[in-house]
Amino acid sequence: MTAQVLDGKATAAAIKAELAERVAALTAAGATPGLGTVLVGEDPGSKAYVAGKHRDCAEVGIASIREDLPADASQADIEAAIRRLNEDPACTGYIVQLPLPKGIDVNRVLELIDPAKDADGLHPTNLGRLVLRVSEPIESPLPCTPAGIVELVQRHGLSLAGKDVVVLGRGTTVGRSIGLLLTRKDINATVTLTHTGTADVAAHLRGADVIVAAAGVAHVVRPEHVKPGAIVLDVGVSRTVDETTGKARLLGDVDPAVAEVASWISPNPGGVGPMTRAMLLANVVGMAERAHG
Ligand SMILES: Nc1nc2c(c(=O)[nH]1)N[C@@H](CN(C=O)c1ccc(C(=O)N[C@@H](CCC(=O)O)C(=O)O)cc1)CN2
Repeated sequence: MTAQVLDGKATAAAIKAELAERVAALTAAGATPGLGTVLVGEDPGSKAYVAGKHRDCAEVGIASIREDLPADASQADIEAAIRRLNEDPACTGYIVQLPLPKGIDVNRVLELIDPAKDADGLHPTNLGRLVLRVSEPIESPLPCTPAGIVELVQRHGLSLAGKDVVVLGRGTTVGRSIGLLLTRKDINATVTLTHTGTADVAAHLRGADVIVAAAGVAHVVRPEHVKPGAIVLDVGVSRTVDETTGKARLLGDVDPAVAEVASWISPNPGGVGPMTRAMLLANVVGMAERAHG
């Protein structure tokens, strides 16, 4: 068996085209949405992701606001940037690019974001709404990668209802929150979160109908871990340098040989990453529409 591809690049392009129409309507009504970003330091991955977010904004007509701070920015410097964006009427929503440099209290930073401007859906108020609302529609922003995974799967005609989903990794942007989304009644999956303290990760993976690999460990999910016919979403990224060419290389959490066992697989790059960016734009557009009534 060779798995079919969950094409995040094409799906994100279709979503961005839909969003561009909604942004045009907002702009015609004098309510152009604006996305802000807070980037601290020079991490090449974070810089590339933030640049990509602003490229996406330009593509769909969303205004861009940047707060770029040096690597030695203090907690107070970052909090001042947060306050500026909270108060900026041109900023519909914004994100703080993660990870932040060592020594910064990331939870304190996330908690200072105005929940009404939390474009990443990572503020405790918005995560709390996801906890409380198991079947009611959710108007608040959703965490972008989990929302992108749901959208990617559904737009390929697949359902997660009744499926056993095993998530690898308990990070802030994916692992901690994805179960809240996938166990809502409109999605109805059963979710197991595995992490570095799990006794037998491989046993969980082998039983999974769906694997969400978000550990950030290159090729950690191998064919022998995957049940034939499973759906595999490759989220984690490791940056390495190719020893022969000297060029930077991105490696996902999933060994490419898994494609011989799975029924569907998201490539990495080209899978969940572009969907994360598309869902960020969707959050901002949704926030602008709600604010505009
Ligand atoms: N505040 C946040 N920080 C981080 C998040 C997040 O959702 N919010 N997630 C990741 C990084 N991330 C978004 O910020 C992100 C990761 C990957 C991609 C992406 O499009 N990747 C491309 C490849 C890009 C490349 O060549 O470098 C792909 O998969 O095709 C977008 C966004 C951690 N931080």
